[in-house]
Amino acid sequence: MTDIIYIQPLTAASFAPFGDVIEASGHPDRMINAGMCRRFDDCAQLSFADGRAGISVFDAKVRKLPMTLDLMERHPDGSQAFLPMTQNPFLVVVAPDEDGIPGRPVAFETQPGQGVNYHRNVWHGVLAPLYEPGLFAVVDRVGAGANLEEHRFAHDITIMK
Ligand SMILES: NC(=O)N[C@@H](O)C(=O)O
Ligand code: NI
Repeated sequence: MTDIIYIQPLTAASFAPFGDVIEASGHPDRMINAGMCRRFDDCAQLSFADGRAGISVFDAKVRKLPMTLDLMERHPDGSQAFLPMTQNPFLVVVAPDEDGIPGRPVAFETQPGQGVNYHRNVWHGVLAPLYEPGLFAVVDRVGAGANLEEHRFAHDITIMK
């Protein structure tokens, strides 16, 4: 039996239980640079245990839809933010924790320019670009230890539009 998860548009409200949507939307907090720049302050709750924040660049292969979700992961010691370096939408899959394993996943497609920050220890699918190039700046924990917990599903889960 295949479990089907339908993709929904990403909104800050729908994603709030899992993390933050990072985007330039609504009223900026400040105009800076002599009025030449809208600044949107402090868009995400970063959290790192026994380590520090690092910025990495991910060049990820595109995923085709429908996509089989067989693995979810979480990072007990840190949040993880994905900031696209393009205007391409990407797939975001998260799930509530249910006694130490993921509950029913929720799938979103970002709007162009949106990034996400997974809060610490939130179950998520690994990075899944939908269009080339899959280039992202990633802000996550640099420190000792694996900071990784994985869960492989015993049944088929299909993510589709
Ligand atoms: N492994 C790694 O750095 N990336 C994953 O955590 C991911 O969420 O894509
Ligand atoms: Ni991750």
